[in-house]
Amino acid sequence: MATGAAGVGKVIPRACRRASTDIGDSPCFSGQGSMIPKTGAARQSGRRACRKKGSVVSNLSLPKDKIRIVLLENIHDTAVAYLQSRGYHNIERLKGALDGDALIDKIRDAHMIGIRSRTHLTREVLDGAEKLLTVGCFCIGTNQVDLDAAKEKGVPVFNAPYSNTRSVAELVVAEAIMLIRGIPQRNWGCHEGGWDKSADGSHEVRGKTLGLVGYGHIGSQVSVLAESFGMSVIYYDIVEKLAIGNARPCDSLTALLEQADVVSLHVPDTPETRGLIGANEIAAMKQGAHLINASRGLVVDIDALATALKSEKLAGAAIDVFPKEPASAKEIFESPLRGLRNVLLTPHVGGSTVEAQAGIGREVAEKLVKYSDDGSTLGAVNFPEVALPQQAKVTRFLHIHRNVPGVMSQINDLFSRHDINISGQYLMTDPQVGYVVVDVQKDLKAGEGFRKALAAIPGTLRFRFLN
Ligand SMILES: NC(=O)c1ccc[n+]([C@@H]2O[C@H](COP(=O)([O-])OP(=O)(O)OC[C@H]3O[C@@H](n4cnc5c(N)ncnc54)[C@H](O)[C@@H]3O)[C@@H](O)[C@H]2O)c1
Ligand SMILES: O=C(O)[C@H](O)COP(=O)(O)O
Repeated sequence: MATGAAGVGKVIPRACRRASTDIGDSPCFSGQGSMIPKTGAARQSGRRACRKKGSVVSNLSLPKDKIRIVLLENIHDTAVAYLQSRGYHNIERLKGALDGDALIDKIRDAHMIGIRSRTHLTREVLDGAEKLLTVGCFCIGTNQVDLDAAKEKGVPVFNAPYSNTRSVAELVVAEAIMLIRGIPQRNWGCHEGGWDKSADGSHEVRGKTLGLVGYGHIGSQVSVLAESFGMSVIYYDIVEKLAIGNARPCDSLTALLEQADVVSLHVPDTPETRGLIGANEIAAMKQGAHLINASRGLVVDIDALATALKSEKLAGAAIDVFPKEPASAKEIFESPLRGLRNVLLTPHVGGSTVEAQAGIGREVAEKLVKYSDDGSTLGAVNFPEVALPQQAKVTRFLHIHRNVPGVMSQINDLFSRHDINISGQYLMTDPQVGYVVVDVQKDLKAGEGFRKALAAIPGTLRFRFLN
């Protein structure tokens, strides 16, 4: 079975279309809102499920005001403004995150969901959202979403990979300076009426070594800013990265930990990074070094960190992310780091600046609208990426299917048997899912019966069309 694809957004030549089994097996298309969601059982029996829900296919594309959008976690006004400017007015906004049944109830009828880092879209939660078309993470991290479950349901997930990078980088450099200068302790002292006007334990960052674990967007930005303060930057990444400025790569995490005066973490939350910094890694760090974590809470063993700070193995830490974070301002924040004088604690605000949030709101809203309006999955984090021209003067069929042998040939065969001329076809697959978009000149033959047949092809996960 081929899993390859025509290049992103490329028109597949007609000859290839006719021989589509050679291209890959399961591309799908859908049009605005006219979807056929499937349950687990339905996935195993595509044909039966599609037929059962066939009446949905006969609906015309959903008008935009029927597309229900739920935005959680205080997503910025720019998102709403953009959605509205593109005709999407059926928007519900919530200030906080939801979980459990409250979340399932809230998104049961939603076609689009917008979240940040605190809303967990598990498989179970996604199973309850039968009408779901797409998810927008208005942040960088996407570990809060079961991306595989979303893909299996034919739901692309989008995020904002850069919009808060600079905000995090600025905070980290500021924290490095504060820690090396011993400011957290002096701040506490003054608040208590003390006056510790000594240079003890207070240093310049100039000439100190900053060790960056993860040299991606944020790590490399921190590198640039830290060098401008005269710091010497080293980094460790599992992928070979271009060193910026005078930064130097380390061969191993241990090598980095042994040299750095400040270690700052900039890795995603993955099975490999969970517990990346535990008691052994802290033991490998220099006596009196500092740790900064603005990545994800589970990357650091927080109890081991608390022990190291109390024993003064580490001189200080700045922590923005925690293994367990309150879902809203109403919950009490609990952590073994509370009350430690040499620690800067912030409530996961690395990316929370007005500039970043405004940029993210617009960026992710644009991706959601593009997917809804045209079917483009460019920038999706869990899905074959298909870049598409604007849908105009054509009927566009969007078919998402399991990548199993025969789906593409059945799709193309159907167009051929109905004598419908294809004016453009766009296909991208990954090992699990295929996404194919077919444009045809407006054609009466591509009516309800045809759409039902497309949706009934075994392996179909979602189907919609844009008229
Ligand atoms: N505190 C906040 O508010 C905030 C804001 C934005 C992002 N973040 C977090 O920061 C993380 C990093 O963001 P980014 O934009 O730089 O991501 P990125 O994907 O650009 O960079 C991550 C880097 O980590 C590397 N990496 C992965 N596993 C590794 C490992 N085991 N050891 C060493 N390196 C490893 C990757 O190769 C990559 O270069 C995000 O995943 C997100 O969780 C937090
Ligand atoms: O992943 C991110 O971008 C950060 O962790 C920020 O998350 P937030 O939007 O919940 O502040």
